[in-house]
Amino acid sequence: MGWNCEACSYRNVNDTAGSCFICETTREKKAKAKSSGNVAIVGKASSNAACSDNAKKRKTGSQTTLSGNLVDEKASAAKASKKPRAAISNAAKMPASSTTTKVQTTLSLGLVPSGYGPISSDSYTDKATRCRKVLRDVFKIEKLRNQQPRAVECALKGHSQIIVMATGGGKSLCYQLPAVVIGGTTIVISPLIALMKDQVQALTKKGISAACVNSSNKESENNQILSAVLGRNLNTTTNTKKTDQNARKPINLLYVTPESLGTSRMQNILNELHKKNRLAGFAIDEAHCISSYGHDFRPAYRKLDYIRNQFPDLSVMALTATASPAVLKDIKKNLKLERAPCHVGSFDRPNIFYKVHYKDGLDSIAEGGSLADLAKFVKKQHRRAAKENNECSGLVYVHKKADTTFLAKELTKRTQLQVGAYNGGMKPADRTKVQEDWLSGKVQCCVATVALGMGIDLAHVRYVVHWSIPKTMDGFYQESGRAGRDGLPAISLVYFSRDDANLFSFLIRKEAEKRQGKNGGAADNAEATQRKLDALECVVGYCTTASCRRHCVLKYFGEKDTDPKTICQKSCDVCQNPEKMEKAISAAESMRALSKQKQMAKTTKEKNRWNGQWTRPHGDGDGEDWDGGRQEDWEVEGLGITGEAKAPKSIGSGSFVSAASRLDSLARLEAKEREEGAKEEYGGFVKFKASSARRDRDPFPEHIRLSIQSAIDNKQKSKPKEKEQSSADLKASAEKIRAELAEIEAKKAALKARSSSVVVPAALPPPPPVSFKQRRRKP
Ligand SMILES: Nc1ncnc2c1ncn2[C@@H]1O[C@H](COP(=O)(O)OP(=O)(O)OP(=O)(O)O)[C@@H](O)[C@H]1O
Repeated sequence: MGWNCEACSYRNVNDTAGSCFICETTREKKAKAKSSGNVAIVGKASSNAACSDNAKKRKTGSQTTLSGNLVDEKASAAKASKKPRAAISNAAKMPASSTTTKVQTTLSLGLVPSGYGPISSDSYTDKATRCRKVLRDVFKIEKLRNQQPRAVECALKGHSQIIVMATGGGKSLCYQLPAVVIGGTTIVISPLIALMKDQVQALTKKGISAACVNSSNKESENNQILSAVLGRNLNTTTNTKKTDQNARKPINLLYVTPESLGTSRMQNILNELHKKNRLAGFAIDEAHCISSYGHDFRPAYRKLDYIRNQFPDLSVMALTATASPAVLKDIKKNLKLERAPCHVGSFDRPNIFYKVHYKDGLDSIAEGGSLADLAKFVKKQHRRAAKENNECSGLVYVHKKADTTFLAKELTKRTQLQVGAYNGGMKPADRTKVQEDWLSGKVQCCVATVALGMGIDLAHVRYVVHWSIPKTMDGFYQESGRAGRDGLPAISLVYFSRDDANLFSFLIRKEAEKRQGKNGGAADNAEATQRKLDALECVVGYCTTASCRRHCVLKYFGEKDTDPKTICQKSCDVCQNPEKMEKAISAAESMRALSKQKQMAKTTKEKNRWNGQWTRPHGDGDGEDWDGGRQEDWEVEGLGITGEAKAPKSIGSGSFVSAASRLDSLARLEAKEREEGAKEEYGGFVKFKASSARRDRDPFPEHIRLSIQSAIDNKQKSKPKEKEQSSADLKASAEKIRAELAEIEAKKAALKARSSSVVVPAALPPPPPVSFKQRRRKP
């Protein structure tokens, strides 16, 4: 056990003598510098050999490629010669250590430079050669994809850049691979602790030394990590032995939150590292958090311009999957990266099938409503995956914390699958358990709030459901992007309800009102509110427009030139069957109009009742059986966000026929569709045969709509609901009644028999009447 010094190739094994760690000191038995071109040679001792080697290559004009691209070797060589990296002079002299065997293995391959070593001053050609080897031997990946080759090339040359790649595209590798090849310590700024931990775990498994400093660690743990980064003991506690042991681990990638990067302690550490020429650069993951136009704006991200000001000579890599043109502009401006190369890949996720189901329609037409539809969908995905022998996990996003537990219970009951609930309000231990169970496959489906999302990298998520609409397209793309990361087909399904949209719009305005009261800034506030409302409107548009969903997503992210016909290839519900979806949307709108009528009537009735303005005799039961919708709906309606609830005008009883016939025809169509066994690949909505009402035309004229509510009332009043019984049930209850009658008859007969056998004694004659006068006379 011990540490290889990357500079002199000496193996530091249990050696307390004043010798190489790392690297200055001379040794008696100095190992020969490794001369193989395949082996990483980093640092002072090796740099001469490497340099002469490189010089030779330069003379012969050799060029190298990372993925078939010609590389500007001259430029990088010139840069290297202009700025030779000094070898580490003040490396901490630390005793030998023990560490994990995996790290040892990777180190001994000579691929991963020690975090204590200085940053590689090799030529680009050498770095690129080593890069290919690291990719294959450490990351076990054969080929770079998407924007990766360009991004890695740029990073190896030490240039700052912005990388915008689709969810699951492989952004992490863009900074991890160069970090390993270049050596020193790369600082990765990441927004979520869970995400950092996942990444650190994955890197450690590969034998790469990584760690994260965050508030969930104990102070001593953070100290040990930072000691390891600096190569000197930062701990003030007396337990130095243990500390020293931990501090020996060299750290190649250090994950920090933007908040912790802002502390003066961390800034001092960065300055010290930089002075020692061991600070390789910065990677800002989920860079869209910088922009208030983005869906996950985080104020601490705004302060990252500090990096650019403090370390202008170091490269910065900003990475995100969800950068609309506005967000991208904001990132560039904030990080002063206007002139940096920007590698933007396509946002398209061709293996994700996009579809929308309409809650309003489902709740009115389908048996069991939208909840039953969801259960059916979930069950179907798992059944299909089992048939195809594929692994399958699913995610269902909800907005309210309480909904996670409710929906998880319902789905467990209805699907007999293991369904977990995850939300930010749970205890950290419970949350971790659910997440781990879901990642390990113990839990097949997880109902979660957006607290579970960004950066979750589970390969076989086959479906992502949004039970209520997402509030922004960026959020939608980020969350639905958890699906199909293994490249196999996956589904994104959104359950749309106009009420959800109205509720969110109401909440946005309400929040704006609150902010207004607190800190004036009226113009900013109004602008931010309008932006949020616009973002919501984009999602509503995605759901309610019968045009290619994939094209809608891509257009939002600025890919305007895509042709829906060629890009989608029928991989969204609209492109698969446009006519059907048009009708589904219009039917959902109609059904909602109907249920609004019910609600309005009830609202009016409630108002009238409380005003003491009874329009009908008390307790006539009219409309009492309407559920009145959810609490939120009432709030929204009451505050007039979606328009004042107006009292219905007189409702003609003749409208009953038209309303009932519409409902019946919808039900008939659905039944017919079921009968025909229209088995679609991705399920779907009812196949309506009704006349093709245009989307923009309201299929219910105002007078009919107003009369429908009364018609439904009358129907319900005239036909009290009876529970349908099967013939077997009826037979059983008849038998029971017969048996009871026989029993009663038997009892009656027994009583009769007993009464005839009993001799009733003759009644005693009544006593003679007593005169009150006589009684008084008695002494
Ligand atoms: N070139 C590649 N070849 C094969 N697999 C790759 C390649 N690059 C990355 N991957 C794998 O793809 C998966 C997704 O990568 P990663 O987590 O970096 O995506 P991401 O772009 O950060 O996604 P998100 O923004 O959604 O978090 C990982 O499991 C990773 O190992």
